[in-house]
Amino acid sequence: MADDPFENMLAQMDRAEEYADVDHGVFERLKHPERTLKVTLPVELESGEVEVFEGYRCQFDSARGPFKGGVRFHPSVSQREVEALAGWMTWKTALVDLPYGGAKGGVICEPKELTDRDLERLTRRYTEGIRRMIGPEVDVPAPDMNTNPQTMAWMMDTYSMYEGYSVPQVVTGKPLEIGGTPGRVEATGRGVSLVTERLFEYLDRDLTDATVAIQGFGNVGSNAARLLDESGANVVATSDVSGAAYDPDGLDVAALGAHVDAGGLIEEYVAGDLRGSAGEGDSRWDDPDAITNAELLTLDVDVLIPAAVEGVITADNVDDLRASAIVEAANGPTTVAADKALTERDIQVVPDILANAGGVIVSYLEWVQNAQEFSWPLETVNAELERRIGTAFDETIEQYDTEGLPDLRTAAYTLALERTAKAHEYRGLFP
Ligand SMILES: NC(=O)c1ccc[n+]([C@@H]2O[C@H](COP(=O)([O-])OP(=O)(O)OC[C@H]3O[C@@H](n4cnc5c(N)ncnc54)[C@H](O)[C@@H]3O)[C@@H](O)[C@H]2O)c1
Repeated sequence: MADDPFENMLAQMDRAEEYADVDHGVFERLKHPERTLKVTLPVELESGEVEVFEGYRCQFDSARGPFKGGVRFHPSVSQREVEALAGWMTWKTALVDLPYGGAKGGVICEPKELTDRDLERLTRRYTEGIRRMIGPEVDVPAPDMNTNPQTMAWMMDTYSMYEGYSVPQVVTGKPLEIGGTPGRVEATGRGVSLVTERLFEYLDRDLTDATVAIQGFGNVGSNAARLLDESGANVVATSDVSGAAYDPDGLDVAALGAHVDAGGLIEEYVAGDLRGSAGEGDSRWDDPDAITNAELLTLDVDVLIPAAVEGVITADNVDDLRASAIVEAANGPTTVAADKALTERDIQVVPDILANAGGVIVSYLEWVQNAQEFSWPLETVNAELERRIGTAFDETIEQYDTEGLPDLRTAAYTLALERTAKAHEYRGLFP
């Protein structure tokens, strides 16, 4: 990763301070996480070996409500990264006006090297480690990179075992059978697709046949690809850790999705080694070229969607970028230096705290349903997601246009910082 993500987040705040109506003292307070817990996690692996993992939970700010944020399993997890991600969650929940603060968790591990049993043990041990600081009204984890509904089920079960009764509201992103909501799995990708459509409307451009490159074909990237494909856009490139697939005529998103769902890598797809429903004997209509992740970022496309890790658009590659718009599905994909260069080049960037907010919006809807002990149909969830992310998009655009701000990120940050600062001012300083 190019830059320290926490420094990156602070620099984004500093860029917005000039325009935000926030008392400087409160602003300084907002730069510090409330607390971060570091936990040591010894786990006996299926191989019989004991491995000691390290995990974190950062609770950044709770002025607007309970802490909320995902849990990431990845080798690059660090305390600074978790704290940056918890800060971004705080600005995101404020921007989309959810009654939450921001948090994030992470465990340093390489999930590909762990068996399902190992992952279950690690998840349960991590949940035990942070159990005293989470809870339905305190801090509500959710999935992030390399964690999924099964991970949330293990977290919910571990927490519930200690409480002595079932506590579904302690996490969101659960399987439907234990209190999950329809629409959560694809919510972030759906939000990315919705804001891309809104951006094109705002720019008075046609999304039909617009070319799209998506870095990362996991939960967020694959769902965004499918939904953008359905709305007529032309997804020409996507990638995973193994490399990228590029077809200027458009990828067969459904065949690629089936291949990846069946456990296949993109480099195998490009090589023609299909799996899943698009397996041997099946066909696909594209014949993509193999390109690198770095090449994907500099393709001449209408929209670039980074949907993998942070810090991929940097001072080193920003001058080579040829996309005319960027929708940040990943958290923190653009460094501050690169961001300034994009603003100077008039390339519209929909910032992460808006573009990927669909996940936390539907997590909130899941939490509300759990509290009501009631469940909503998919149509209700999707309509509420569209209404909420659409409102946040319109408010960001209005702020950008009426306040004459340099870019959409500054507009989004001024709104989020002002809302969080107001909550602090009303609540006052304890004691
Ligand atoms: N899942 C959510 O609901 C959610 C919500 C908001 C934001 N996000 C953010 O979206 C991003 C992706 O999350 P996800 O849930 O889709 O994760 P995921 O684990 O499902 O998928 C990640 C994808 O990125 C690829 N990848 C990983 N490291 C890479 C690298 N160094 N270079 C290129 N590709 C790489 C993986 O192969 C995979 O295709 C993260 O930044 C996450 O914080 C996720």
